[in-house]
Amino acid sequence: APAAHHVTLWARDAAQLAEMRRSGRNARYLPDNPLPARLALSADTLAEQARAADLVIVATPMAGLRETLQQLAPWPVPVAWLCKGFERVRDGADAGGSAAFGLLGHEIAAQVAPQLAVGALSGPSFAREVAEGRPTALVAASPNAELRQALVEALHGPALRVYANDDIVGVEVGGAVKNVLAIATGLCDGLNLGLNARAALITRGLAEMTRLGLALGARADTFMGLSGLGDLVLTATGDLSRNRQVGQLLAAGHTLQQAVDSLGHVAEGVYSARTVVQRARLLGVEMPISECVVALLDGQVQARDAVAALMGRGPKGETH
Ligand SMILES: NC(=O)c1ccc[n+]([C@@H]2O[C@H](COP(=O)([O-])OP(=O)(O)OC[C@H]3O[C@@H](n4cnc5c(N)ncnc54)[C@H](O)[C@@H]3O)[C@@H](O)[C@H]2O)c1
Ligand SMILES: O=P(O)(O)OC[C@H](O)CO
Repeated sequence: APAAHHVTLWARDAAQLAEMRRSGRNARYLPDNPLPARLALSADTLAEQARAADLVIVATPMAGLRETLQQLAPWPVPVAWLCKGFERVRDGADAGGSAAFGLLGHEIAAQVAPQLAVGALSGPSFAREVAEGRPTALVAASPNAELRQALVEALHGPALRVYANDDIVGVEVGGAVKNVLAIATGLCDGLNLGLNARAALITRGLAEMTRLGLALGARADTFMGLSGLGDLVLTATGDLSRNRQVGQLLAAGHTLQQAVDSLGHVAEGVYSARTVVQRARLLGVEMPISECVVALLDGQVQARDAVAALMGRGPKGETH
């Protein structure tokens, strides 16, 4: 069993925290799972938490990672994040400049907290199932061996296997692109195109995810692992996925805004899709499924036309 750590849950919303303390639950996000009795809850400043901690795990969406890392930067504490995606392109970003496209977590960390030991904890893991103690396997990715080991020692246990991987580029590309592909499979299933079509999307999606990863410096075998194939299969087929739900809602005729509003939780693929395509184009990488998702999210094509565009592509060899 993992060691009995002292764990403090920090939240920026003091009212939400007070409610969690009162009810012993997180009614908004995991209403059916009582919080562990040993869990401390704190709304003190993040700096105060960082000063006292041996390890910080950040569970904000990608949109909050930069700001959170900036607050943690002065403290010599190792940090891992759970968020999966590319940072949304910032308004006013200078085309051609380094801020012209959204970044992965480790690229953000290199900009705002280069002295910290950082990593990503990723892999197929619906939060609800983890909270229920159902068997789950994760990957702890970092170029820093001590941090990988710290994450394994802190979290590996009877219900949670944690594998270490030094390929943080591959692990982060896998976590980001699978969300975009899950929108595509949600759409495919929402249109009732069949199981053959879904399997084709997953397989060809894995191919385009791997192409982007390799162009960004990842290793191919990472995409056969938990953060590649593993998380793609889970998110593309599991009905708990918010990204998959966005695709299903679009197929049912909802607008993107209606789909996003009805979730009440972040669907990172909606924000990452444009960056995925933008970075792929800059690198000369073909990502036709992601391109279709972007055209759909931007309202340039209707759901059925997106499918027709994919099926209408010319024949290709399966491998390059
Ligand atoms: N939910 C899952 O099953 C799951 C599993 C693995 C990874 N993830 C990833 O974790 C990230 C968060 O997902 P989620 O499901 O918790 O999203 P969510 O939308 O359900 O909740 C996000 C929480 O982060 C808070 N938040 C937003 N910006 C913040 C900031 N700057 N500082 C502090 N808190 C902030 C919000 O108030 C909210 O409480 C996403 O990148 C997601 O891809 C989610
Ligand atoms: O609900 P989603 O689509 O954000 O997926 C959650 C996790 O990333 C699955 O591993």
